[in-house]
Amino acid sequence: MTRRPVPVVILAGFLGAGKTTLLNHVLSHADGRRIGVLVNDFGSINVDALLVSGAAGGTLTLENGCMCCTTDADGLGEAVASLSAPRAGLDAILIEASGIAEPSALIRLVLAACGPTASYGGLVYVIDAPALTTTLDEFPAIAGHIAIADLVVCNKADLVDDATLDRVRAIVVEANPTASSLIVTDAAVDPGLLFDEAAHRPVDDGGARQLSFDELLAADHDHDHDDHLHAAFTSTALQTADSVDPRRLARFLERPPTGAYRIKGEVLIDLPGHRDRAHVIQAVGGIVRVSTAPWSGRVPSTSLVVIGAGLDVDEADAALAGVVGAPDPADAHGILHVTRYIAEPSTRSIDDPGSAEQWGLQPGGVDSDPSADDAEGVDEP
Ligand SMILES: Nc1nc2c(ncn2[C@@H]2O[C@H](COP(=O)(O)OP(=O)(O)OP(=O)(O)O)[C@@H](O)[C@H]2O)c(=O)[nH]1
Repeated sequence: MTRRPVPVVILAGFLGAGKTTLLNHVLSHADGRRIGVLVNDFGSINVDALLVSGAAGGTLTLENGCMCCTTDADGLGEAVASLSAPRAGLDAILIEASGIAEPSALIRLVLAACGPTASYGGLVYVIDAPALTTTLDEFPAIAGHIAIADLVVCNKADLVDDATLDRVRAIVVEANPTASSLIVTDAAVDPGLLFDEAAHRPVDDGGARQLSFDELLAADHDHDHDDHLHAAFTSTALQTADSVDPRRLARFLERPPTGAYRIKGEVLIDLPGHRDRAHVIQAVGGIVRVSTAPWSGRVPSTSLVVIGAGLDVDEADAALAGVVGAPDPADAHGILHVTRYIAEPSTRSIDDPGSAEQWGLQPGGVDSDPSADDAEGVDEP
């Protein structure tokens, strides 16, 4: 029997929209499907790859910066070939793009990278619902990204009211009247929408998109990179074996350096009860979230990436260096400045969206004293 080519689905979306969250949801609800993952991050440390777990074919990382700026698809071709080879036994491949990747360039690359064992399986575009209007004001090119998606996932419904959701829906329909779209919290998307639909999606179907494959393929490969989000974005990173000081880390997250939009990574907090797990730091558009994860055989250390448009890199580097330091064991309340941001992922549906406060997501200023919080409520589970 001839083996059907393995669908390669691209997962794109602006910085911090919820791509890794979607990936992890899909992997943990794979329902017997064996899924391989390719991750391409923008910062010099591939934080997303650290945060993806459970891919059947392991998680391959595509280094050397944002994939859509790559002029040759060799690295991608090799990765797709090895994941789609019959011996890998995978049912699908998911590529998580960086938050500033140009989806049309990614589609071209994936089409070029798919040999006989793989086929392009569509573009899933994740939207940060609370941030959509401001992001579009600043980066109108995002409307063009939505326009070529096969599935638009409007995420973070828990953080917006009904009127905002209606606006988000209207923007999506205007940009892409033909794509399926979903409104979700915690990127809870049925994997069947990604893969089973992908298996039935005709590869040469230009009609399903506003921008057809022919147009994509015909587009000039030497396209003007100034149109890309990249032109506006820079990133910088801190990597050290040292611990961070929780008070200084919280201050950094709450008052990020000029131009910072996305901060992510994992840190070592060298305090009893905290050093045994990585503290995973996520800040996007001013909202801070912290979770903990096992070090999984890695040497405990600190890796933080800052990404932003108009980022003042010197200021960001100095601010990053400023968070490093041994915590004061006598400062009993210092850790609360970080653990107050720990919140369990939601199991709420969009009919019961809850509020940012209920999520513990308020980016409370450093001037407020977290030690006044209910310590049992905010400390690690
Ligand atoms: N409140 C809320 N937060 C969410 C939701 N989905 C994701 N997040 C949080 O948003 C932050 C960014 O999520 P990621 O999944 O890392 O986003 P991403 O698109 O992979 O980010 P980049 O790869 O950096 O562009 C994390 O703190 C997530 O926990 C949601 O539905 N509601």
